Amino acid sequence: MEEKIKAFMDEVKARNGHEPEFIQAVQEVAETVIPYIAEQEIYNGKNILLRMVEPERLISFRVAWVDDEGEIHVNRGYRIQMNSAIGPYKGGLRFHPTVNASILKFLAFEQVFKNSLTTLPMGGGKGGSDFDPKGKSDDEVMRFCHAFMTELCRHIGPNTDVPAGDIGVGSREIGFLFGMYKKIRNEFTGVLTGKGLSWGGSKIRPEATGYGTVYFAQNMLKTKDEDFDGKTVVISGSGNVAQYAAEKVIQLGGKVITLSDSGGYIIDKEGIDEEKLAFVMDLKNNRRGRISEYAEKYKSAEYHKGKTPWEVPCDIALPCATQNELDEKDAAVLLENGCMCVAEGANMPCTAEAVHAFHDAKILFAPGKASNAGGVATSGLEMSQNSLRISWTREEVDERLKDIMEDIHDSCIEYGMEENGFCNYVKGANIAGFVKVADAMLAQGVI
Ligand SMILES: NC(=O)C1=CN([C@@H]2O[C@H](COP(=O)(O)OP(=O)(O)OC[C@H]3O[C@@H](n4cnc5c(N)ncnc54)[C@H](O)[C@@H]3O)[C@@H](O)[C@H]2O)C=CC1
Ligand SMILES: O=C(O)CCC(=O)C(=O)O
Repeated sequence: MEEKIKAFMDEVKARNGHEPEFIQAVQEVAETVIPYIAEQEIYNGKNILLRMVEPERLISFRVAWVDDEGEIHVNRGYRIQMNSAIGPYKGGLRFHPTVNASILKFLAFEQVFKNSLTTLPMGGGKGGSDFDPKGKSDDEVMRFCHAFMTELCRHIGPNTDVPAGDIGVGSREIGFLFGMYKKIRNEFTGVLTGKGLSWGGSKIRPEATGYGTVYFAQNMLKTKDEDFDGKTVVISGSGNVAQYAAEKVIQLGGKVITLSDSGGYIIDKEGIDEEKLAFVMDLKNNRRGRISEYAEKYKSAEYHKGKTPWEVPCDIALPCATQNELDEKDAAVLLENGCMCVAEGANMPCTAEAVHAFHDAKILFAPGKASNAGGVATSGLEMSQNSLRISWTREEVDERLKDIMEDIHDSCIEYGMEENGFCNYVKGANIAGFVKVADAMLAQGVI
């Protein structure tokens, strides 16, 4: 089996050698899915995984825009249309200076499995730009988004490809992108998700990724007769996912003691309550400031510049910032401090070595493609509401989100439970996500 996985990865590396994040994501899937394929007669000789690692379409384009001083800038825009076997391409747009083809291909690849796990009919895609919204005025962001959409609009549509937000793309950016799509195509359709509530958005979509991550962790904890009540929770990030993960943990009686951004982390030993979280939401979503300001405002908090929060003792860790933010050393410290559960709110925040350490220690570990799938699942619910031209209540959407997260948890158990009673959620998520897409690809023939 080792030989088979190595031969497969050699081929992937030969074609994508300069794309480390993409190779990392494929390796993790190959290690769990190739042994499964070998046992299933129907997939033999069909080269399905090799077809899945090649994007159906990779679009790259120039985005030229003018800043407030009249200077012209050029950024690179992308859309990776990875797999459409089970539905239109679906996945977020990331605006961040680190964006490149490797990062977007890893995200698009993960998205295929994640979207399959949601049980909804969505293929996988991802896109974005190396544009940095930090420090830009609202007008500059608007001009960039409009320029980006003048090209992207040729490649997307409500039945073709439906983008959404990710790092650096929130409700402000989705509004500007939607406005330009509508103007150019002269149609009002559900071509993007994460829209404002008065123009086609779904209730609970802003909350969904963070809430969903906590619902997933709740399901995991339940298998050990545990819950969030009274638990100390360490969260990284302070953006969309981190904010709503914190909100849900607080509602469930947990004590959130950290948040972070790319500058460092804050620790508040008294706990971040709803009022303090409201301060963070205003700081990050409206004033677009730094998390260090939290420690200036609240005397109970300390700011640790240039550090990540994994050194803080906790029961549960929720990495909600970015890829590879938690490595082997961080994992060792978390384990030493008695952490019992890690659920990824971000995409691939834990390095492969960190994941192996959690598995070796047999603690509860959820990969992002399972635990953060609530965001895209609720995007799927937004698409349904747009098609039906109706709007569900907050309670209805939240109930559906909870059910979907429970279904994903059940699928992970079905495919990931080992004989010794330990659930390998990585294996479970990869195989469960693979099966649905592979079966659709088999049915559709070699295309
Ligand atoms: N927004 C969504 O619905 C979904 C987001 N995700 C993933 O969740 C993660 C966070 O995304 P959002 O909260 O939406 O983005 P956001 O733009 O709202 O927030 C990103 C957060 O990560 C922090 N961050 C960025 N780079 C960092 C670095 N190098 N070190 C430490 N912190 C850093 C930022 O300061 C910010 O707090 C990403 O991995 C994203 O792909 C996953 C599923 C859905
Ligand atoms: O809501 C969506 O379509 C995409 C969310 C996303 O980008 C993700 O799940 O990583």
